[in-house]
Amino acid sequence: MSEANPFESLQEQVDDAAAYLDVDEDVIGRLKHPERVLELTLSVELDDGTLEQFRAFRSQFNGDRGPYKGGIRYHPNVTRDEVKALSGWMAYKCAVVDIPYGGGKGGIVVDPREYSTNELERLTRSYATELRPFVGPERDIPAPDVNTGQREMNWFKDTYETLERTTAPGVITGKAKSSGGSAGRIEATGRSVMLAAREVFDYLGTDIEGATVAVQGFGNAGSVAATLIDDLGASVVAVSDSSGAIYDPDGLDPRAVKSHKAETGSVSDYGDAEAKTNEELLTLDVDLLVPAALENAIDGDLARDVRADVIVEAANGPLTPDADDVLTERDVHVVPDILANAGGVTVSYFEWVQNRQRFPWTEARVNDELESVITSAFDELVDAFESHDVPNLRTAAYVVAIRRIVESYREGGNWP
Ligand SMILES: NC(=O)C1=CN([C@@H]2O[C@H](COP(=O)(O)OP(=O)(O)OC[C@H]3O[C@@H](n4cnc5c(N)ncnc54)[C@H](OP(=O)(O)O)[C@@H]3O)[C@@H](O)[C@H]2O)C=CC1
Ligand SMILES: O=C(O)CCC(=O)C(=O)O
Repeated sequence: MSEANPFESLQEQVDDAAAYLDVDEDVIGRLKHPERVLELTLSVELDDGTLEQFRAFRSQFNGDRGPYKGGIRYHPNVTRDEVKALSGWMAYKCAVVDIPYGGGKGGIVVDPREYSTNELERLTRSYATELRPFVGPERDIPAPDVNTGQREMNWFKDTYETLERTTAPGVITGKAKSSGGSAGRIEATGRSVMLAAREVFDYLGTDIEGATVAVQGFGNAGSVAATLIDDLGASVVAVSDSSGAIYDPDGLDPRAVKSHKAETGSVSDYGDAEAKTNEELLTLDVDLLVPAALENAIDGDLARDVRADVIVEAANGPLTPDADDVLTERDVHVVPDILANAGGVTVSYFEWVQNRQRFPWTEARVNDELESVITSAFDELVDAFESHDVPNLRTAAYVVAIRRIVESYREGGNWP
C-alpha cells in the first residue's frame, strides 16, 4: 500500500481536470481546499471508569451546491489530511451525479474493535454533541463510511434531536428504517458499483456475463458489489478483507462468503478457496477489478502488474495519481470513485428527501431512481471523455463536476 497523501492526490486530480477548463486559477485554488476543518478532542468514559481522549475531525469542503454531505469514518489511521481529501471527493461526487449537496467528511481516530458497544455509543454521542452547532438538515448531513453504519447513525440522530429538542431525521442519513432510514441505502453503494460496471462493459462492447471479477474489501461496499455483479452473471473469483484474500477460479458464491464472514469474522478459510494476499488479488488476471477497501491500494509500481482490463472504484481514492498515469498508458479503463460509488450518497439524498416529506418510498422506487441517476451520470461522463479529449474517465468526471460547482459559485454572484 502506498504512502501517498490523499489530500495531495485530490489536488492533483483537480489540477489535471482544470487544464481542460477555462476557469481562473484563483477559482480552481478555492476548489482545492476545504472551507473549514473542525478538529476535536473527545473525552469518553470507558467501561472501567477511566477517561480516554480521541482525536476527531469534520471537514466541510465546499457548500456552493447545497449542504455539506458525507460519511463518518472510524479507523485507527484516520488523519486530518485523509478527512480533507474524503470531503473533497464528496463535493466532486455530489456534483458529478448532480445532487444538490456540497461535500463534507468526518472521522474519529479509533479502532472500534477494541471498544465495547457502550463505549462506542458514548464516543458517537460525544462526537454528535460537539458537532451539533455545525451540522443540521440544511447545513451538514453526515452518513456512514468505514466501520460505521445504521447503529452509529441512529445514535447520532438521537443525540442531535435530544439536544435540539426537536425531531430532525434529515440531520443524518444511513439510519435504520425504523429511525427514518431509506429502503435500499445499505445496498446503494454496491448497487452503483454494479451499475457502473454494467455501463462501462456495455460502453466497451464487452459482455459482463461470464466476466471474471476480483473484489478487494468485503464490507458494505465490497460485499454488496460482489453479490450484485455476480447476479449479472459475472464470476467473482476472488474477494478479500483485512485478513487476506480467497480465490477460486471456478467462482465464489458471494452470499455464502458473506455468511461465512458473519460467522467467523473474516473471509479466510472459506470452503476450498485458495488463500492469497491482498496484493496478489489486485494483480490477478481478471476482466474486472473492484477495489472496495481504503485509499492508496494501488500505486504506480503495483499498477504495472495489474492484469485487469477494467477497474471500477468502490473505495474512495484506491488509486494514487501515479497509478492512474500507468493505467491510462496501459489502456486499462478506470471508472472513478466519484461516479462508481456515488450510489451511497445518492440514496442518502433520497433518504433526506423522504425525511423532509415524511413519506417513505418503496425499495423499487429507490432502486429505479438510483439507476436513472447513475446511468445518466455515466452517459455525461462518456460525453465529456469523448468531447474534451481528456486522457481518462477520472479527468472527465472532474471536468463535469468542476464545471457544475463553478457555475453555482458564479450564479451566486461571487465571481464575475
Ligand atoms: N459505506 C458507504 O456508503 C460508502 C463507502 N465508500 C467507500 O467504500 C470503501 C469501503 O467502505 P465500507 O464498505 O463502507 O466500509 P466497511 O467498514 O463496511 O468495510 C471495509 C472493508 O475493507 C476491508 N479492509 C480494510 N483494510 C483492508 C486492506 N488493507 N485490505 C483489504 N481489505 C481491507 C475491511 O476488512 P475487515 O472486514 O476485515 O475489517 C472491510 O471488509 C471506503 O473507501 C469508503 O469510503 C464509498 C461510498 C459510500
Ligand atoms: O451517504 C453519504 O452521504 C456519503 C457516503 C460517503 O461517505 C461516500 O460516498 O464516501
